Amino acid sequence: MPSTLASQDSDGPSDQAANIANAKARQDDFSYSNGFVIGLRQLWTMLKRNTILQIRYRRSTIAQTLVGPILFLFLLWILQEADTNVQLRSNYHPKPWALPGISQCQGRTPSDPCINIMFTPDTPEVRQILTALNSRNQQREPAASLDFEEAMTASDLTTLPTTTLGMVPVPNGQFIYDYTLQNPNTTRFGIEFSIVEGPPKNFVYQTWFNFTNTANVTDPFGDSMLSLTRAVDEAILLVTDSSTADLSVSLKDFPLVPPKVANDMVVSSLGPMFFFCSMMIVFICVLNQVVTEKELHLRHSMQMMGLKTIVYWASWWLSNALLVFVSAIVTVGFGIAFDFVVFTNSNFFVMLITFFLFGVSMVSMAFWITTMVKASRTAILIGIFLFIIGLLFESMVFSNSFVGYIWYDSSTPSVAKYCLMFIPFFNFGKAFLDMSVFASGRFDVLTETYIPGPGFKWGDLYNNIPKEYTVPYDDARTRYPQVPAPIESWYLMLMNVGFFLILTLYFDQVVADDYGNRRHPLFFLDPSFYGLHFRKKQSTREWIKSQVANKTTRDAKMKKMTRNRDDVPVEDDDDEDVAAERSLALDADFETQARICNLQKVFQESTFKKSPLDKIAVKDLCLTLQEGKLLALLGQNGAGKSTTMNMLSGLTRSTGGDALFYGLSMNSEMQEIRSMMGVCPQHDILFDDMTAEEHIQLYAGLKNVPKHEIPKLTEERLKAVRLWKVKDRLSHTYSGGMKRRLSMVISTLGDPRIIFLDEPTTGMDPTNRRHVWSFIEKFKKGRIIILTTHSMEEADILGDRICVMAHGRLRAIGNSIHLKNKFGAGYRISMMTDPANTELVKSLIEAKVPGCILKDDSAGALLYQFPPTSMGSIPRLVQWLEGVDGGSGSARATPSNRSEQGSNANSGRSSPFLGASSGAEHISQPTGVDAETSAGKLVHGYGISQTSLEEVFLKLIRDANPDGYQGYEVSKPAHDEKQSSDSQLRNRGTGR
Ligand SMILES: Nc1ncnc2c1ncn2[C@@H]1O[C@H](COP(=O)(O)OP(=O)(O)OP(=O)(O)O)[C@@H](O)[C@H]1O
Repeated sequence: MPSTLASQDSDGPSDQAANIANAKARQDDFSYSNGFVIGLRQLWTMLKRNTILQIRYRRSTIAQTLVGPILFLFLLWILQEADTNVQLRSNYHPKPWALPGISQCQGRTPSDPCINIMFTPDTPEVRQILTALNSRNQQREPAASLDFEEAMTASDLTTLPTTTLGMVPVPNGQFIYDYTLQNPNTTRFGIEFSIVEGPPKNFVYQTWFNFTNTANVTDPFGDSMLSLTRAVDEAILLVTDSSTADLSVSLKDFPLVPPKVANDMVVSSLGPMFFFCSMMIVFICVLNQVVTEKELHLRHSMQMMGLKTIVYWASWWLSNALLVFVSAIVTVGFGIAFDFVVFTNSNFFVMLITFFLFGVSMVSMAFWITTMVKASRTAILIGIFLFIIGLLFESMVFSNSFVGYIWYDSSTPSVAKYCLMFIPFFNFGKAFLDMSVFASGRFDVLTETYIPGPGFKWGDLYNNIPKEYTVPYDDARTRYPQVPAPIESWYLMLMNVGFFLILTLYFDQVVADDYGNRRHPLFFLDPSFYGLHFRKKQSTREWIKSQVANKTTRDAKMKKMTRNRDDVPVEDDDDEDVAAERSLALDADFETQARICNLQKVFQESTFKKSPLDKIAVKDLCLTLQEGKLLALLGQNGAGKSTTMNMLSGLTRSTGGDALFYGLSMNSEMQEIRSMMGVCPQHDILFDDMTAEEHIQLYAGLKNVPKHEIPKLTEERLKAVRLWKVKDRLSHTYSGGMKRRLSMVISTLGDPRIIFLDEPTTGMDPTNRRHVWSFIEKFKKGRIIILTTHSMEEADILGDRICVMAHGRLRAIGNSIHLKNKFGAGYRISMMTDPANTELVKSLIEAKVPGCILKDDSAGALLYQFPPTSMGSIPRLVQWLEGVDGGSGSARATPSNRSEQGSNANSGRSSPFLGASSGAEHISQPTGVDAETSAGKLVHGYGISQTSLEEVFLKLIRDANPDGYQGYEVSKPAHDEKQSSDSQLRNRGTGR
């Protein structure tokens, strides 16, 4: 694989091909050869992650799948039971006064067959009494014969009489109870005799009447009950000797029929509302989960590591669909367990699918809402608001079937119907209503009775709802068109799923994210969105040309905008190194693996209007980047480092310019670049409830690292940053430094070729920092690494090239030595002498090193600064200091202690001072040095240090802020440390 773009930069035939081949080869290194396969791998990885999180957030998962459904079913059951007790007295026996004529049997309708009298026991004596009763009771039932019928058996309990029956012997009183319970309104009277032989012979009997609905009305059965008992009494007296007989009678109601035998009123009418509430738990959890992930930038982090947008949504959708499925099973299962007729009398799978479709349509709607919300609190508030609205809607619309079906009234405006189609809970309410009218039954206005439903079978999905089920009044039925078949509610819920998912994907692109990224509203018309690139790929030369042309246009526009305005700052000219770097970046013949050209980011104050005073975070940045070379970006807070990193990593869109990585354009081929990229963002983006090992597995999966390599990779990387021992601990238990190390390691997964490290060692202790440094140092081979830091030591040690940014512009570039030499103040020497010799020493030093500046003179402690111009004299001075006995306490700088001093001294890389002092040819021999003026006599000790990178940095920042130095807090402690080391030296020397 070519390591440079040398051959590509000619406009020759190999130009573009080599570029692409290079990029392709890079991608193939990571097995990113097939987008679809990668997508599937990512989906699997994300599903595993979601499952881990759902297990860790078990309270929310249990609430969604178990507690919610069971709680609301239980509440329904309580209401149902309460309602049963109320309903017991009123509903289930007929109200005969509402009928055209009272039937002889008080049957279901006047013409329905029924049983006139049930009696027990079937003995000759009882039959004798009843025969007498019949003979004396003819006038009550002129139309019916009260003949004895065939005895009923227990198996007859469940059957309705098919013909009108006279007097039916039954096995016992319990039979009368059970039969009338199972078959309400089929029996007029029951009589149970219990004859105790005398004397006196005791005739005890109990009569059963249908006494329901007698509370507040004139009881039409009171008379017949009295006439029956009188007739029975007379019949007994007829068949026995009245002087030796005792009669006692007790009266009883037929058993009160529990409403569920006929109807499930509460569940039918309140079901849509309660199941909506249960589903809202899922809805609000989804809102919270997805928005929190966005708010904490977890999603961005995964996207920067190559996660595809479609995979992200698909994984959440599938995970939630699974939860919804479990929730649907629990709902239907417990609905059956609670013995709700709508559940027990409907096809199990119809119920299950209906609840599942309702759940996934609500989840899809929640997804759509998450695309418009940035804060999880707002998301929850929106969820609660929708909850209240939905609750009101469901309670109003589905409180009874008539209102529920009113939407099919021809007088309901079509627009209302079409709007309702897009509300998942309306479609669910309709489906549930359809099932309950079939399963539970309906109220018949004519007879004022509830008619049990036939049950909801699979086939009923396809049939239109019978009109008598939907509208109780005949006249209204004519106004209603046919109510659609229940299956239509399924179709509508499926449509809702598709509709909201499409909206989700669309809004996700066009609504600006936290970084201000958004696509054009018509982005889907651009073929490149679908990965189709019809335009010829530009060669590097063409690409550079277009960048230059764009900048010219941009500058012209800016000039026009700022004409006649003196409040717009005028930019300084580039430093010569910066200018040279710009030329290199714009030179197509220069070989490099990556280049940044005229990169710009403007944060607009107003979304709609550009202003010359908009915040320019990065301005016309030009850089070249090479493999194996780490570029350290330095800059004060707000200099534009993170914005630069964010643009290069695709987190933020640039507002001008572009970057080319291995021939791939940052603006148009970011997805491909991401496959070769690793990012350690400024703030740790970790899943609180995942362990270090799970993080590595997640990101390695997203990066398509071969499965078998992941365990070894995990061990190796976690050991390298000393996290192996805590690999099983959840990340929220880590210290700041541990989190940083984990973030760092994540950025190196998938063997990335380009790595962005944004302040990777912030918050780490010195030992771990050094571990991370050596890890980066080893890892940078063959990779492009850009690192931002506020640690000068870090930049000095790691940076092969160091850039200093201020106000979004590049101010200086070069290696550490170059910058120190160019911008540094030279060297400092501190020495100790007797106060009496101070003046002599001063004159000697000033003679040896012309131009040196005395910075401090107190009690024999001298501090001199030698500007870069006096570099040549320093060896002579050192010779003088070293040529004689340096005296006790000599504090010579050595490579080792210099490197330990960090930014306070040379880094130990290749100090020009050391080079000079070790090269004999540069050292002038001391001349005219006599014993009186030898350093051994005069100087007790000395220390020497080169200008630190920090001083260079401070100088550059000061220069970039001519109106006043803007505080740079990080520098302070290091500076103080330096001063204290100088004073320590003085103290040692003087013994004070
Ligand atoms: N989303 C934004 N909207 C408006 N201005 C922004 C936005 N993000 C950054 N800026 C501004 O852009 C400038 C550069 O910010 P950036 O975060 O890149 O600085 P930095 O060099 O990374 O600082 P630090 O060292 O503090 O991380 C700052 O003035 C900042 O206020």
